[in-house]
Amino acid sequence: HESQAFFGVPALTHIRDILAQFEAPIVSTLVQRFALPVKPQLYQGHNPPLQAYLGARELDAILHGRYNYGTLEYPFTFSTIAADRATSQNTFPAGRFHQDSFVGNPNLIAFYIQTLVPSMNSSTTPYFYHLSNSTQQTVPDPNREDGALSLDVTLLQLLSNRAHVGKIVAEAKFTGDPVTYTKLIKARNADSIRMLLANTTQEASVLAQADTAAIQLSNAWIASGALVPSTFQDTIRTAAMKTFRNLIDITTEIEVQYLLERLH
Ligand SMILES: O=C(O)C(=O)C[C@]1(C(=O)O)C=C[C@@H](O)C=C1
Repeated sequence: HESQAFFGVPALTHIRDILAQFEAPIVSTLVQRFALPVKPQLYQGHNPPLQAYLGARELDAILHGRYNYGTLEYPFTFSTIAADRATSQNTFPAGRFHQDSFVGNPNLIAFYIQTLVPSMNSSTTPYFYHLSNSTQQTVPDPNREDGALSLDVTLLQLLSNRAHVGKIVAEAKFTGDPVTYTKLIKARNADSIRMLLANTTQEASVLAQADTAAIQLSNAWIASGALVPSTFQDTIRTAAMKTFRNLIDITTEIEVQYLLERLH
């Protein structure tokens, strides 16, 4: 593991621009996914087909270095984290990324399967067309559900990368007030750390931007002739709101956990 690389984090205003870059791709993928039917069996059970599909895709991603140190991408089906430890050679001064052991992906998967998947429509007409009718089977075969599962994976990876940018949000905030944060970290005071991190004005702006993206991108589908139900835009706006509300909460949790391990 290449933790000997030293990564300085950008300023908070720059990181918020980085976070904003995720909104259109996330909502755009949400629109694509919601335009396909849902087969609940792909997401049910102890080891659902989605999990197996993710595992195969992530094995490939590991080989491509997608989860290397400092990428802020973390797999759902493998544990790859070696947490940093301060040494006399590297004391991790404020402003330097410090890898902690927390991954928010279990929270994301739970939200995806328990909240987002049930709000997808099973009677939507699929836009993939197979002469074999393989997209219309009643019993799904994950090998034939590549279209839907592939969008699930893309969406989960975007959500995950966005949430783990929380690690550098936390470092930027730590750098802004090391004395206060150090005191709270030493006291293991997670609640006060969470309160100090929260910025409701910023949250409102993230949610408003996500709603704008939901309106614009669903409009674009309708205006370009997609055969979607008249409820499509409302469905997308509701899904986008739930998604970003949850994403902010998971991002915040990743920030809190990062800080709790910051002095290791
Ligand atoms: O921008 C920040 O200050 C963040 O901590 C990020 C974020 C977000 O997820 O967008 C999370 C928590 C804050 O309450 C506001 C926004």
